[in-house]
Amino acid sequence: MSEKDSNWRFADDVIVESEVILRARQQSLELGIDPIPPSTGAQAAVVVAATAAENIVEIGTGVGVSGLWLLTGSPEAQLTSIDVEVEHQQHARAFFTEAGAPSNRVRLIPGRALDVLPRMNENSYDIVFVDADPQSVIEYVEHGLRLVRPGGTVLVARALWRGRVADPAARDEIATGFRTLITETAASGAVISALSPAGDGLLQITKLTP
Ligand SMILES: C[S@@+](CC[C@H](N)C(=O)[O-])C[C@H]1O[C@@H](n2cnc3c(N)ncnc32)[C@H](O)[C@@H]1O
Repeated sequence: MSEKDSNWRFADDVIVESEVILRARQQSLELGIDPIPPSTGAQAAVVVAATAAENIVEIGTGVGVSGLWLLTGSPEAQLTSIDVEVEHQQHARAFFTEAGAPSNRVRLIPGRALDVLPRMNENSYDIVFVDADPQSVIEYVEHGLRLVRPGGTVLVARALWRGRVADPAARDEIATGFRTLITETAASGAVISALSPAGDGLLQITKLTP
């Protein structure tokens, strides 16, 4: 194993997940859903805690692993989570309840994210976490930047997409989309961004201007 691979493995292995997150992770894998790795979850929770986030949007509920991590950073926050699969959200609801997050603080919206997001209020959220279908990631970030307040942050999971984003020979739609997103946000004066290689990459984009 290379030095970098062992660093990556250590960054995931060193994190101790709660019993509920471990069970949600197991359930995700049984349903064929890929949950965010522990290092991504912990990093997202730190951003949530550092910004004292009160209102969070998640695109891609899955069975709740990422939502549980987001609420770890700010247990009193309001989480609004969107997923096209009702069955995923039913499992997620059970895990949120088990974790002590009441239903009035976790709003699960079933539907295609691109149908739901335009109906949400701009400048109203502290964090938008993106982890749904990667083909639409640029549109999700555009919506996310509209929804967060100035100083709010859009977090994009899997931004290194299975190692393909860093491979200049990879020209598929998903790799190209993430690459474009990373370079354009780095060059934009309207945001400040950083790409963490933890997990499969976490792109953090903080909105500077209204
Ligand atoms: C990788 S999984 C999310 C995993 C979750 N974030 C976690 O860490 O546990 C992606 C999720 O996005 C949902 N999804 C896919 N396309 C979507 C769409 N167009 N709108 C909303 N959700 C979508 C899938 O049903 C799936 O639950």
